Amino acid sequence: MEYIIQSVRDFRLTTSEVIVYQAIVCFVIIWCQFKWIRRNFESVAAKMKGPKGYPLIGSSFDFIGTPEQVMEKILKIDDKYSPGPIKIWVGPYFGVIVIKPEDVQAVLNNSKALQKDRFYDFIKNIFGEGLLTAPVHKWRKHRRLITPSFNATLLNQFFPVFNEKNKILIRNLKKELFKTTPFDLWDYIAPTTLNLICQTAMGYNLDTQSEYGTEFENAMIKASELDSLRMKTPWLYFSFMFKLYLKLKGHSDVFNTLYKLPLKMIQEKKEAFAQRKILNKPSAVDVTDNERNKLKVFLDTLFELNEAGANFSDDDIKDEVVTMMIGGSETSAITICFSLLMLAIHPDIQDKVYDEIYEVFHDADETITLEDTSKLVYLEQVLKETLRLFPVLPLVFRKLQDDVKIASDDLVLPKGTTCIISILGTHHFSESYPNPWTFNPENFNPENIANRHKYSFIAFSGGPRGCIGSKYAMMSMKVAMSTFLRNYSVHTHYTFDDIKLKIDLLLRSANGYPVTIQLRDRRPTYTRDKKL
Ligand code: HEM
Repeated sequence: MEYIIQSVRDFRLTTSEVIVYQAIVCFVIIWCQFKWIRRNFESVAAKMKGPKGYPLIGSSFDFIGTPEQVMEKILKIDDKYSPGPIKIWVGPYFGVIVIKPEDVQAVLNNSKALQKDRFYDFIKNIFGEGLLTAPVHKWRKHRRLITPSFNATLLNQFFPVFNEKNKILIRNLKKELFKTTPFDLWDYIAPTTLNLICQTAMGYNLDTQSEYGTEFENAMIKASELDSLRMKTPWLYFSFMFKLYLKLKGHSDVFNTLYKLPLKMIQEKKEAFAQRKILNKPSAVDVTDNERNKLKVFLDTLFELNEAGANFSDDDIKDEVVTMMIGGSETSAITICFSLLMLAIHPDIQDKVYDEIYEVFHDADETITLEDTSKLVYLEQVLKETLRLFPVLPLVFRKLQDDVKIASDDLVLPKGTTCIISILGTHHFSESYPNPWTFNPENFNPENIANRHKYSFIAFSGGPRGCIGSKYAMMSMKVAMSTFLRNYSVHTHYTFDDIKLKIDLLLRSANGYPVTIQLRDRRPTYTRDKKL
């Protein structure tokens, strides 16, 4: 006994030993706290399958690589664990990928799943706090005020602009006629959709200012690449590291350049709005030189709401304008390019689309009306099938503000979970679409739609925070596609398997949209063999 007491008395630790033991104790405390905080997540995770996650970094290593490699990895995970739900550790955070339409419906319609996940903070240097990224309290107020700008009656007024801008597209495309070398559709379609949204939503005519448009588009693509790189690279999560990276790589100006055009548009509209107020004139937009249509545009509505006390700050207005410009142009441009490429790869389907267009317009060059677009049923099937195969936004991230029950296994996803709705996975779920990687517009004929779950097609997301511009998008894309196909037939040497996908913030074709065009033979295809 005495020996033990003596040993305790003699027990001495060196300074370095004290430091080591203290570090171990600290580590154990932090580890226990970490495990305690995650206990709800870990117990749910134990019931699910998913890629291996390492402490703190989770599955981050799975998403390192070029945009093409990242896309391949996403597809592999969806494929391996479909139909989920799939657990995934996003860094130290618990994430669940949902794929099954029933699960998607349960999440998108839950009022506790409206908050965007922390990953959207990384794109606030582009979108600020516009509708897409806004926290729920701000989003509710703005969405309620902005939604009327997208009602069907107002959309109807945009048709003269849709027609006008697409006629310019047709004129521009003439220089590609009779060429055998393919060109990239993107070079023509992207400026058109940007021009459309600038005119219809902001009342701003880009035709005479195309250099601003080009600068904006280039900055937008670069900014998307940089933000998506940041999302995948944990050391760039810190603002100072990201700023340093931009500086070292010479990209410091990208975000300022991106804002040049929106700020210029806002300034000009603000002055015009003030001027109109003095003269007491209603808002109006030039559609053509000869024709003046009274057209209520989104940006005017924001100024008017402000007059009525809505309190949009200058930053709020800038954020909403940038959100509409990018949300409304890039998405439609990518979809139109993919759709035309699909028709070039599938000439029989192109013929069917053209025959429908002929039924509606015959060979006249009349302008297209809202009523006409409702008759282009097969064209709509083609657009939806393209969006199914290539959903522009393949993943949507929500942060659960409370426990949310999903349909699969009656699982309850705990508050704080990052819920990843895999639009891509849902669209390639073989129970909904038996040959998920085949282009088949019949997937969207009325009978097949009726036999499928409503949430098996979610290209525009769904629920209260779904896309505000889905009707606008479908109408404007129908006008673009039908105007294009009335004038040109589209061809390619590409096959479906040649298409490589990549993802920055949006899903795109990694090798562009290479096609050639020919003047359209305006006769319906079923009469062409006969002598007319
Ligand atoms: C093919 C075209 C389009 C597709 C596939 C598409 C898809 C989507 C998707 C999936 C979302 C949900 C994003 C998320 O939850 O993170 C969304 C939101 C949004 N979209 Fe679209 N979109 C398209 C066209 C448009 C157009 C033309 C506009 C505007 C004119 C627009 C404006 C918006 C806005 C403002 C939001 C945020 C809505 C909110 O959070 O309340 N989109 N879109």
